[in-house]
Amino acid sequence: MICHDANNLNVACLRVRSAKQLFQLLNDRLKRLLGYTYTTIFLPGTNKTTLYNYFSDLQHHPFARSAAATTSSINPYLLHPADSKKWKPLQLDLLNGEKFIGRWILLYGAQETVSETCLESLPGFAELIAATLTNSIDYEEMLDREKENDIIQSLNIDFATIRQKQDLLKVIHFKLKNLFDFSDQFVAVINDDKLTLSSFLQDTQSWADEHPKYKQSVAAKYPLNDGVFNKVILSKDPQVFDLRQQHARGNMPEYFQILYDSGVRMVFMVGLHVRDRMIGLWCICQVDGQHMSSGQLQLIRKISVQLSIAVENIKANEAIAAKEEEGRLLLRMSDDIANIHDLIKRYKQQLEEKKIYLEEEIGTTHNYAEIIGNGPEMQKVFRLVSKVAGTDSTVLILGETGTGKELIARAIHNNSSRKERIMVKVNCATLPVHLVESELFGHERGSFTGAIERRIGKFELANHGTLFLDEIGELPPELQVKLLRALQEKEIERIGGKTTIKVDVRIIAATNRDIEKEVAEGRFRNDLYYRLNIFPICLPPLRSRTEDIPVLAAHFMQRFSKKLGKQINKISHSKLQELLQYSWPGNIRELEHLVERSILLTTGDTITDIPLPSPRQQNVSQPAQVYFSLKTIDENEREHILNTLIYCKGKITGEGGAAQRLGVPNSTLSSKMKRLGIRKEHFK
Ligand SMILES: Nc1ncnc2c1ncn2[C@@H]1O[C@H](COP(=O)(O)OP(=O)(O)OP(=O)(O)O)[C@@H](O)[C@H]1O
Repeated sequence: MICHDANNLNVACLRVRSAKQLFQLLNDRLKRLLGYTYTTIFLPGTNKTTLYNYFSDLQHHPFARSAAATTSSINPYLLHPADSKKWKPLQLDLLNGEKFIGRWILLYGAQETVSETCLESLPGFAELIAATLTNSIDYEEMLDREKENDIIQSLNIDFATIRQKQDLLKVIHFKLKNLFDFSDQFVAVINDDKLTLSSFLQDTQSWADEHPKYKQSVAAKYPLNDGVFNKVILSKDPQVFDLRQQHARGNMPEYFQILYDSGVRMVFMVGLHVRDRMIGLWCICQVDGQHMSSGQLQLIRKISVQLSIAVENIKANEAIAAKEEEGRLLLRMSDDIANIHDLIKRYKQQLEEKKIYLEEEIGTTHNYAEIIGNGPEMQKVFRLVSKVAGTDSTVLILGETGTGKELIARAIHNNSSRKERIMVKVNCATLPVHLVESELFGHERGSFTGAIERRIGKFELANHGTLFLDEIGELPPELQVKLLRALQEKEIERIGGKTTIKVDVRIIAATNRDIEKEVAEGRFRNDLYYRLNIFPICLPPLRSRTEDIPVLAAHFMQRFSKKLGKQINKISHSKLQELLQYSWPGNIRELEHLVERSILLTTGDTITDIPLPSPRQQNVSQPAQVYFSLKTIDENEREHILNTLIYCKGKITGEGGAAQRLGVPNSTLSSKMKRLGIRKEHFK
């Protein structure tokens, strides 16, 4: 019966192609022939010292319970103590020639007797099962290889495109994790020192990431010769580390301890090589402590080749990115340097401007002591200068050309608290209209055709000093508005500029025009006039202070004789009389030039000839325009009080009122206003 069935069995065995089919055969045909209740086959593990259940999918099988105990040793199978009373095991080694390929276990009930015939036929069946097992393993391996090839091919495509760590993590997570069902993984690379290893890529959902030493372990450098890594490096095959055993031995490296504390039980490590050069390792962790089949380990080895290339590509890409960043940084730095150069150039230019300006100024600076004038008119001017110099008040100097307006402006500046800073002069008459604005407020680069450089204006140049606006009466109307705004706001805006610049400038303005007439005729804004006319100083024409002519002539004679190296110290009486008679349309400047010319012409020590214009010429050169109207003291006083009242917006008494501004008691101002006929409607 057994023989007949054995023949049939031979045919059935030839059809077996998988563990499942073999298990069905053992559980069906053979079970009936040999009378056992349960059966299974254990195969040797990769380390050759353990066995594992070939029918590993049979979870409810009694062998599954005792599998853990069984797989730990290649020794004959032992029943679990709980089962030993119920069952009697028989076991046969399955050999392929001399080679041990597995162990066949048959479980009979403890009370059952196994027949002699059955026992005799067992070795024959074991041979048949061994041959079938070999076939089915070979077939399964073939199928595994095919599957492996498919996997490798698809991974090849994935790995080839990887350039960044997150791409690699995606492939590991979505493909490799499913394939091997691991819980944690990391990639480490060998450092440039070739002696240490550092973490390169960590699992984003690492089991260990909450461990207190995890971060520190990720950042650490590990020596390659620690007994674990060198084992991995020396072998091309994956290395298996059972952390339970390591823990039991108590000599785990710290990284294993961290993994063990976090629940990891098995670690598989494979070296990463690029053309025989070891570049790092890949580590896979399992929390359930399951072994991998030799097929799975081989697959890991194959995948490690692809992984090595991906890691090299990422490193190369990172190096390129770092180089590019370095390049960008250098580019930014060179831009910054160019900007700094530009800035230095601009500062240099500004300094140059200031220097040139100061040099010019030094050349033209006059000493206060050089202001000549003994007559009452000039004494009055000196008193006004002394009063206003120490304040920050705006001063308006009025007077015909050449009467010394600039000289007085300088005297005010030199006697003010701003004397350590410069007084900047702008001649509103000599500049082309389109340049006055830029001259006053400056411009930004490119703000108009020809503005190739940024330039600061005279307002900025005079910051904390004094700005002398000469010939203010010539200022074009559109700029009068801008000037007014600058005076009111105490801030300016460069042409083409986007921001306003605060300036602290004391203003002294001068004009030889009849500014009141200009205002009355609408050529000069009255609001600007009121802003400027806070403290007017009128310089009398030379013809109305003839008492000063001899001293002025003597002063210039002395100055030019010295300058020209001559010993001239007298002016003939007749010539002096001529000077006193002359109308002096060009005022002191004219006298100065005439004396200079005379010194050049004089050979002795006395000036006997001063080339005054002939009476005809005098008529021609006589100014057609009356520069400012001659007024009585009352008229002047009335005008001054009225201006002050307008300035004070009609406020007569109290803080900031006209009486306070004029420095008189309220009652004095009221009686003066009454006497001079000043009524509310005149100033409100
Ligand atoms: N009181 C004075 N004592 C000595 N020199 C004087 C006096 N007043 C004017 N000058 C000289 O006369 C010349 C003209 O003076 P300044 O330039 O100050 O006149 P100005 O009124 O500003 O003329 P303009 O209106 O034409 O600009 C200068 O060389 C100056 O030194």
